[in-house]
Amino acid sequence: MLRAWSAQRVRDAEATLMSRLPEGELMRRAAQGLAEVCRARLPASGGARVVVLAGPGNNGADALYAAARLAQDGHDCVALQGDWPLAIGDSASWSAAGVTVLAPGGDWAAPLAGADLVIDGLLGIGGRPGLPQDAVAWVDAIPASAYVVSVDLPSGQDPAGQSRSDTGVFADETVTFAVAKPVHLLPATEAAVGRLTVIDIGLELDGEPDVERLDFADVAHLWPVPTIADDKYSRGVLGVVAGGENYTGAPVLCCTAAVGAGLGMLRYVGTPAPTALVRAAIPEAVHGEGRVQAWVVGPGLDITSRARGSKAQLDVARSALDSDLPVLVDAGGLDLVHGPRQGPTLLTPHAGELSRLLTRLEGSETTREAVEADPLSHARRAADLTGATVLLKGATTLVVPPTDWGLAVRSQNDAPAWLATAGAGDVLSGVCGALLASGLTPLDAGSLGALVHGVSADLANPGGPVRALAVAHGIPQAVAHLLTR
Ligand SMILES: NC(=O)C1=CN([C@@H]2O[C@H](COP(=O)(O)OP(=O)(O)OC[C@H]3O[C@@H](n4cnc5c(N)ncnc54)[C@H](OP(=O)(O)O)[C@@H]3O)[C@@H](O)[C@H]2O)[C@@H](O)CC1
Ligand SMILES: Nc1ncnc2c1ncn2[C@@H]1O[C@H](COP(=O)(O)OP(=O)(O)O)[C@@H](O)[C@H]1O
Ligand SMILES: [K+]
Repeated sequence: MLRAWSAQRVRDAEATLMSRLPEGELMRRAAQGLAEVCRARLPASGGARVVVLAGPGNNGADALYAAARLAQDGHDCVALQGDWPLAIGDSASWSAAGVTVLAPGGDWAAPLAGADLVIDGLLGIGGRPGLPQDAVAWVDAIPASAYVVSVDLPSGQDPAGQSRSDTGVFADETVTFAVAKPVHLLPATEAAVGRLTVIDIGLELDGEPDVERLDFADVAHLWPVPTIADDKYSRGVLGVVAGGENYTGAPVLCCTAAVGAGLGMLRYVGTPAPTALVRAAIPEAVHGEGRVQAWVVGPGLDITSRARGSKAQLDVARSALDSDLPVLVDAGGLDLVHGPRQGPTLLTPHAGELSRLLTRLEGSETTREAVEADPLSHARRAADLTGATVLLKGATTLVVPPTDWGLAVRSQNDAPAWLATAGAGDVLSGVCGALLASGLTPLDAGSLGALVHGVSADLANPGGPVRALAVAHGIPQAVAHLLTR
């Protein structure tokens, strides 16, 4: 599990450790680790051009100390200083350490154009979103051929990872210290981070982190592997209320994925057309209502439909939502959520569905664009209003429990962009529903389901396009792959 702590909690832990260490020791460790990473990306023979974007704070100092080490290897190190004093040293002292500091207003364009490696030390965890004025032009002018290493975080991005900034650095690699920070894992900022390298500086953080990411090794700990004592009922029965006369494919995708995830049994509740398709495609499914351990309500469900069978199906959807059983609510089912939930609930909207849900619950308009600009706050709002765990789908999938539970947010990024295809969400609902039926919490079911869903998309056709049905068919192999690796 990758864990991230907020800038404030890192600062607090740092203050305690620093009081026991010689002055400057933490920065020395940080700069050494940073230099080692840069060294591994540069020719050992020396002679490369390294350009430091030196900001006003300790982030800039880390970068300058690392550059001084690279200068000792024979690299040509230049630092750009803007209209601010450096946190440590001046141009004379850095020059003595082998780093040429270009004063504010100097000719920075030529050295930057020739950079092999750029060390972005503009802003770290003390940064506010956006760049210092002088640095905007530098960042624009970073040559595409240069390898960009950001110190601690890509400058300009929000350290808390909540809001997206269009003027920040996009790094090839980010070298962070002690632990990951939310900026590295959350959807608004993650794309700017590149490869993430965490350097041990002897700083430990404890307690519940702010953000977590399941990795492949976590699957074996969490996945409900059956034992010799199990039967189909003890493994979990899932009820699926999905589809209608207009949307017949969604239940096929959802149910295929759910049985593929290793359910004990699946009960399907639909209208005539999708029922015929589910009968043909998923012979394992049992039709009609019955005892279940969890429900999936909503894929392809149109609650306004007057078609044959719709009323009876809607009655089952409503009674599932009124029960104390765990429920996953997706797509059309979200229109049935009007306020706080009683039983364990996982809501699985995409950004558009979340904006509509919030608009209805709060009685004032939230746009899709607003959700996309700050996914975490909006998912959290929906979780707090409903008491449900909210899984917000996207390139990075967030799983957010209500704030007062005091749990970390999960953020999964396991899927290729090829997964952005119609029906992929229906597959996800089936996988997560199966996990709910086997007894996992909404938080574990959502994050583990998102991980397996992404891996299945990748394995279905590595490097190429995938259709949702292939992702559903690939779930059993993806689970086996993750459990036996
Ligand atoms: N904690 C640790 O464990 C360790 C931390 N270490 C390192 O320290 C770094 C944190 O250093 P830091 O506190 O000096 O903050 P940092 O981000 O360099 O600069 C803040 C300065 O920038 C300014 N400023 C901010 N936003 C701005 C904006 N948008 N536009 C313009 N200006 C802006 C801000 O101005 P002010 O807010 O005062 O107006 C202030 O002057 C951390 O990331 C890591 O690299 C390691 O060495 C050891 C272990
Ligand atoms: N750019 C992307 N990269 C990876 N996965 C994505 C991307 N965009 C969307 N996804 C995933 O694809 C699925 C789409 O779900 P959804 O929008 O509900 O589609 P549908 O309703 O058509 O099934 C979600 O699991 C989402 O996380
Ligand atoms: K930085």
